[in-house]
Amino acid sequence: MKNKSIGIIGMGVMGKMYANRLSNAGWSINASDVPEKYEQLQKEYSASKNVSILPNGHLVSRCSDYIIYSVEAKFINEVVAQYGPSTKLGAIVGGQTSCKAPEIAAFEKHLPPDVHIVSCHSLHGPGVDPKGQPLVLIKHRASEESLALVENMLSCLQSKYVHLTAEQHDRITADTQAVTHAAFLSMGAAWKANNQFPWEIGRYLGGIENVKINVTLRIYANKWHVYAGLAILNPAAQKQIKQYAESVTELYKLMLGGHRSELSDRIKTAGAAVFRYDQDQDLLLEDELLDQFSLGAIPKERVRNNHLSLLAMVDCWWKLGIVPYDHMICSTPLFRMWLGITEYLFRKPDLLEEVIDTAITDNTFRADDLEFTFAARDWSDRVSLGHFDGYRAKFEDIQKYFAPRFPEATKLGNEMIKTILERTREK
Ligand SMILES: NC(=O)C1=CN([C@@H]2O[C@H](COP(=O)(O)OP(=O)(O)OC[C@H]3O[C@@H](n4cnc5c(N)ncnc54)[C@H](OP(=O)(O)O)[C@@H]3O)[C@@H](O)[C@H]2O)C=CC1
Ligand SMILES: O=C(O)C(=O)Cc1ccc(O)cc1
Repeated sequence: MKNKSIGIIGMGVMGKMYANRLSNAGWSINASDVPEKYEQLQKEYSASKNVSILPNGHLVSRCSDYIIYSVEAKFINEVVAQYGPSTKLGAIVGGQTSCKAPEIAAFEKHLPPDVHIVSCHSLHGPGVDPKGQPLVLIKHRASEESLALVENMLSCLQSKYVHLTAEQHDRITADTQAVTHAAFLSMGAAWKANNQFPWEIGRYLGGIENVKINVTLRIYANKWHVYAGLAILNPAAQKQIKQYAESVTELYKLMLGGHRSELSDRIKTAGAAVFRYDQDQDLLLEDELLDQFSLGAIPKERVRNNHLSLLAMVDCWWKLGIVPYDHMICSTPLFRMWLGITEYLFRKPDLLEEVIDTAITDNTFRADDLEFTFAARDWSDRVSLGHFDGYRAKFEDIQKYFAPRFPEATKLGNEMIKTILERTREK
């Protein structure tokens, strides 16, 4: 079987992760990136006997049996238009982009009819061990033999295959990824707007606050186009992000107006709709686990917070009829952590009461929540308008603000993800 070869077009962080792991498993890899990176890539892979760096995607396409496009989602149409017609007769083509509608449309438009299409999507970033993580496979236009060959090639990742259609993939990832990112992106925007580094402020340290900080920094340490692509190009994502912003705004108004019983009823109705399963089951995340991963010194006594971001998430799921546990088979590490901390709050009745009380009586959060509300709406507007440049400008501005802490936060975030993933189970 290993006389078959794998082509990778786009040797960024995901393309390299695939090239490294597949070549170590004995597959021969043909890879290319943009011409400016050719020499550097050749140097980088000069000692790797299974990886050939080629000058462009035409050369990769004409000699490989399974070709994976691992480029920015917003370029997928033009890159497939360029190299797709050079695909080897009878080969299989797939893509690693996070939103499948534009990718599949590009394949249908530009690939010769004899070419099979089996797409993929590893539901984790390049720094996470793929073992046991979901890997979506989409047999869009292919024989069983072609699917079996792709499964065989990718089996060295030791991920869990999830077979979906492109439409199912986009609907589920809108629920799991896009809206999760919107929440963390908004936290970062709000902290920056208030000129805060949350790890320097007592109320943002310990327990679920650690997850908020570490995940936010992890997202901002990544490339803007990953988040922009999966939000802007996925129509289902725009709807989710808009509902999240509306939930944030409406709950914030109830808090500002001091409408305790309306706020409490709404939160509890939403919680009852989302957290319906057996109450005896263990929580996804526990205190001792969460306290381990702090960027600052945890105060002796936990400081109250109204957790607007988490309340709004559950409100949003409720309004859209989403039960997040249904998506666990197709979840990313960040989604599991996000669900873990919302569950933590909603399944501790005393904590939920404290949060509602804080929301009504404690004015010290108003400024943070105001900026968080603006941020959620602004991200939603940028996504709905489909402005990649507007998205990029905001993302990179906030990225610059947090950049000095990225090395430390990434290290801590990796440890946190590793530990949490070992402990979290599927529901
Ligand atoms: N990062 C992540 O956590 C994950 C990302 N993904 C998806 O995987 C894809 C790749 O992402 P990622 O690796 O993070 O991004 P990177 O930006 O690291 O990699 C993309 C690479 O493709 C290159 N490229 C652009 N045009 C061409 C071309 N015509 N020919 C060859 N190469 C080209 C880019 O060059 P240049 O920089 O010059 O444009 C860049 O080196 C994206 O669609 C992303 O959404 C999926 C799962 C996880
Ligand atoms: O876990 C997350 O949500 C991430 O941020 C990493 C990521 C980004 C893009 C993908 O298509 C898949 C995973």
